[in-house]
Amino acid sequence: MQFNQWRHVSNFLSLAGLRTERLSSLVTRKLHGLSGTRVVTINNLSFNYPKLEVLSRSIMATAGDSETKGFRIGLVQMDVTEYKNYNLSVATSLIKEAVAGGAKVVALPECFNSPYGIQHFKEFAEKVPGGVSSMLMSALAADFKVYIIAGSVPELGDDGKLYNTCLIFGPKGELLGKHRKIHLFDIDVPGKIRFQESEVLTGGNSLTIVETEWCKIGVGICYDMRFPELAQIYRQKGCDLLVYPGAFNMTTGPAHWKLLQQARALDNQVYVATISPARNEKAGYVAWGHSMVVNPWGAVVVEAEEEQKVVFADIDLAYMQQVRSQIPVSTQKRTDLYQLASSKDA
Ligand SMILES: NC(=O)CC(=O)C(=O)O
Repeated sequence: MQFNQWRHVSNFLSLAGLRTERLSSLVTRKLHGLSGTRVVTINNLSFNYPKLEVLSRSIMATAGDSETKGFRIGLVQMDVTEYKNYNLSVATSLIKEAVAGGAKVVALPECFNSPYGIQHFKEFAEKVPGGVSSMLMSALAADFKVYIIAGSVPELGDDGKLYNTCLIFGPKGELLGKHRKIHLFDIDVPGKIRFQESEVLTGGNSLTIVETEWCKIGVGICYDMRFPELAQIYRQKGCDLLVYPGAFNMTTGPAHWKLLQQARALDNQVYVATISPARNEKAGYVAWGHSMVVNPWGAVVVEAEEEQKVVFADIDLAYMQQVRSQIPVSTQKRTDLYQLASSKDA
């Protein structure tokens, strides 16, 4: 990574240390008590940024832990503009807000650093990991000691191809998984919307499951959610939460966004979380918004509207087990009549 990129990362992190206006009063008081900086070294490069450990600890105390069989997820529905640095600073600020609200897992939208549109992907593409957005997410995960499911960014692969890629970081800032959107969004609804990701992007070739101390999480990006087999395989492989950063639009959003999540959640008796960019009516592609979490019963636990907002849900694994034992479809499958198999390991 270039020195300039590190300077950017450092600047964003400083911003995280200074912006307190959105935080709860408890956390704000803690922040005011902070002083000094610490040196962080990632990949043999060092930079300074404000100490945030006190903030992290105070939040840890109020959030769920592994003994309570659950944790809080924060969905960052953010405004995405044509300015990458601005997008990264908004993401930084809202991740901090999510942590302040007790989230142990924070998830961002599809294309959080870039406008969603095939004309933008090349310009905004970066190495993943290695680019400024990945490094920033890793540093924030480490500092706040949370998992970050970093929506997606346009990735410039080592093969020179472009991908739509989500990175998942653990609480030490370690890279846990990298999901390249498997199913490219190629649709044509006459008079409404035509979108052909495959004109510039290449599809990924792997499933992505990451392990946390609470449960396994299966990751897909947006259009991936339309393919029930992927969700079923994730469930077969032990996932309890499926996370889909996504950017549905004003045609497919009202028609399918919630329905698909409820279907994936109910069929598989898992939690499903989706994270959209906030709606911007002036953008070339207008995102639907409505980031949400659906529970294993198929009920919506939380749903944002269209504007920028962090929303939270408690992932209750004991409740999930109750649903599974009350309606035990997973043990009632007629595998003598049908079976679903993945052709590749996650
Ligand atoms: N943007 C997508 O990948 C998918 C989408 O908008 C849809 O399926 O509808």
